Amino acid sequence: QGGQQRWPDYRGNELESLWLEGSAEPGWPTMLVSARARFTNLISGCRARLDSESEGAAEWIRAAFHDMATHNVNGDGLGGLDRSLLYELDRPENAGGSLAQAMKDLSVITRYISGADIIALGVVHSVVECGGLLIPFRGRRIDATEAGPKGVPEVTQTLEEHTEKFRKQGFNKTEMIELVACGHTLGGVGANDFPEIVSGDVDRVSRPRHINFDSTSRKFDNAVVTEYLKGTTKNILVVHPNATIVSDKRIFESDGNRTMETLADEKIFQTRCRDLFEKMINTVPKDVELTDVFAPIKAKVGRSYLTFNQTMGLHTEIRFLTKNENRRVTLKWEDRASGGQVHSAAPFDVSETLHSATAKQFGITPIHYWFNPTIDPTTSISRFWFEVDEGTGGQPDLYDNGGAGFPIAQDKVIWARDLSYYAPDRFSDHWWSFTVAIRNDAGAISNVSANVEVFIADEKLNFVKSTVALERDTNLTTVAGFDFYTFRPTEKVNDRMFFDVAATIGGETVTEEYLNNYWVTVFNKGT
Ligand code: HEM
Repeated sequence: QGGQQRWPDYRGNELESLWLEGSAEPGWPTMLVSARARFTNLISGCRARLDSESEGAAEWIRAAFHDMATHNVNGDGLGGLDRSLLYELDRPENAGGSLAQAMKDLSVITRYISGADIIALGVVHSVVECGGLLIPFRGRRIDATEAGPKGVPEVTQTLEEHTEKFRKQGFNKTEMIELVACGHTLGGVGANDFPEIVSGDVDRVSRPRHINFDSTSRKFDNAVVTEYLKGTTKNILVVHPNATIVSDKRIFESDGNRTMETLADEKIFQTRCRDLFEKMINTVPKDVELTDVFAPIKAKVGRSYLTFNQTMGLHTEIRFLTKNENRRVTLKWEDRASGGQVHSAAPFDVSETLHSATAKQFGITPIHYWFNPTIDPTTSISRFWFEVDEGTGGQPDLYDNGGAGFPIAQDKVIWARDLSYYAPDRFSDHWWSFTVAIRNDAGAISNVSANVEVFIADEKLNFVKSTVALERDTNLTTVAGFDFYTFRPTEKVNDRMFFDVAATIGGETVTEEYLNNYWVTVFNKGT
């Protein structure tokens, strides 16, 4: 990634935003994009879940460990952080409902972002939200499509079994102690998931009992180590009266407490946890090639596409990393038809990304400038760029994709975003309607169809793909040489979906790619 934007690179761009801002589509001021898309809200400030005493951050770190734990360094190199946990939840080694919940939280996948990358990001965000160091992040993990081998350690196993399991995952004896201490600084053991370890409390059915590993369970710190060394620990995996269950004790004291004594230095604890968690999230199947370490992109142009309502429009945005009251951002674009005439527009909205612990680590505040200018459909648009005056008196900066401008590949198939709508109504499973405008003066129009990917939020936590034909929408009369076509997804859409639209126009196939229901702004039409 290297702090440079590649264009268009949906995968790299979305992942950078998810890493830096906690959302692949940060900031767009519509209802759908708010809480659900910003998955880091769930762990903001290392908070506990509303319905239990457990923290999302702890559950996410545990989920990452359980997902990674199937790696086998000297077998076929398979397993590792690959989201195979999704298919392994019914194994005893993955006991408890909290891993299933974590997998739900960590499923903000898009067409281009894998669930495994999000699980890795879950660790990065959890540690910084809870006060630890920023773990360097690399992307491009690949999701498994089925269960992997077994490999997660269980409390009742012996030290030798544990040592062997960690060795297979790629961690030596010292690293095993460190990784367990780092993992067990947040959260604890719950009566819900492990009734054989923590007895339930009938008075607290709605908030089941949870015994934390240390007295600062919502802080990523070394209290788990110091309390163990002082003998004041309440860590149930150290002090449980049943000697088979005290797996943390067996591991912590396995080298005569040497490693634990080293970790009693908070600085060392933090750097070792950062390094070992980095190793954990980068333990991937051997064919996966990770990217370079991410750095914030200085000026980043977001998803850009033409829109059509009564006329043509351009949806685009540019993000900077610092606030500057004096900054003036101007969108410029060039005619397609009249050979180079330039137009300009000011942003209609400016939005900051608040509460990103990752951005805070860099001392930056991502800030988005949003544009949706009207474009004359007769002269249209070929490319756009941004001029930015920081108010310092010098020449404005130019963000123009290395001189070429950001190209508009085609202007014949355009999403009529503001004619598309969401209409929750109890009589219909298909609440969404999508309309597309197609230029009718470039030849006969046929084969108008959409590739649709609907995210199934309940059990599957993956996309279901289908192809749908679009019908000419005769309720909408032709505007400025554009006819309207409409489709409704065949799957029930109660979460995100992505789609491409293709049409044959005058014998040529024209495609508009990667549109998204987040951006639909019209609700309740026709109910
Ligand atoms: C021998 C190795 C390990 C054993 C036997 C073990 C066992 C357990 C058990 C029984 C729980 C309680 C889970 C619940 O109540 O839902 C737990 C929680 C947890 N474990 Fe481990 N663990 C081990 C290693 C690790 C490692 C290496 C990590 C991370 C790097 C980790 C991270 C966590 C976290 C964060 C929690 C708290 C979850 C919560 O509060 O919801 N564990 N562990």
